[in-house]
Amino acid sequence: HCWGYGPSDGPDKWCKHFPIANGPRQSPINIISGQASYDSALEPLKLNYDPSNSTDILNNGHSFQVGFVDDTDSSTLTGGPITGTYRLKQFHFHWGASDYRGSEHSVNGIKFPCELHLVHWNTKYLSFGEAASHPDGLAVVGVFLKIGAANPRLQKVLDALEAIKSKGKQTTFSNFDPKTLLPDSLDYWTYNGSLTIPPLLESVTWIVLKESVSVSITQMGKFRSLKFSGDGEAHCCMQDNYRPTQPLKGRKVRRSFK
Ligand SMILES: NS(=O)(=O)c1nc2c(F)c(F)c(F)c(F)c2s1
Ligand SMILES: [Zn+2]
Repeated sequence: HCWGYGPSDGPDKWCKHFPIANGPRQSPINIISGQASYDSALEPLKLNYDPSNSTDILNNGHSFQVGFVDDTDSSTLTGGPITGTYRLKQFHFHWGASDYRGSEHSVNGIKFPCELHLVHWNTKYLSFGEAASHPDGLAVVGVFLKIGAANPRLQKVLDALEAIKSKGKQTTFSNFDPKTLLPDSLDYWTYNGSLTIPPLLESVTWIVLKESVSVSITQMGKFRSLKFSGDGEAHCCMQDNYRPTQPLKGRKVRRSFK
């Protein structure tokens, strides 16, 4: 199924091929901080990443992602709201055409210009694909990027974008520690949700960090210099690749911090 973020194939049309788009635990959501209840049983997040596990960076036609080898427990997420061990599979971003939109989650109605997703899968299942079809199969850590000083931690990723401008382009990307992209505080909100791109599977424990990291206007320009389109196709800037917020449908959002 060909889907995208345009007027004819965008988020409002996804329900045609993926009826779960109107399901009971869809993502992203607007996080209303005053309605998130503190849960003292929530453990601190434990992120242990091995930089040697990073392999490649790929323009997949709807974002770009940095892939990790996930055949051992060398880059894992434990603690937090989850039980067991989840392995890092990839990280990617969503961003806007303007600095006033681009994130998928919002906080009290505020959108950020960009949002980072670190995608992990539950090792009680045999693979990412298998895990993605179970309600406790995936855990995605979301980090907001806020306009400010240039973020030196982003530079290696942004410099690699030159080589993957159009859909399907891929290049090696080694020795990168995604932990360097995280803010100082690992305080988080958490709720049960879904993938935010088709197939929109309702298998994600979302862990959205309260603290944002900085990105400069110039660095945002680098994200927007990517193309949705492949070589030889009409140029279509990769921007506004975010899904609007979805109804909470009675779900509870918990917070790890007082
Ligand atoms: N934006 S997201 O929810 O983190 C997210 N969605 C998807 C998805 F739909 C996929 F098919 C997939 F292979 C992924 F790795 C992700 S990762
Ligand atoms: Zn995402």
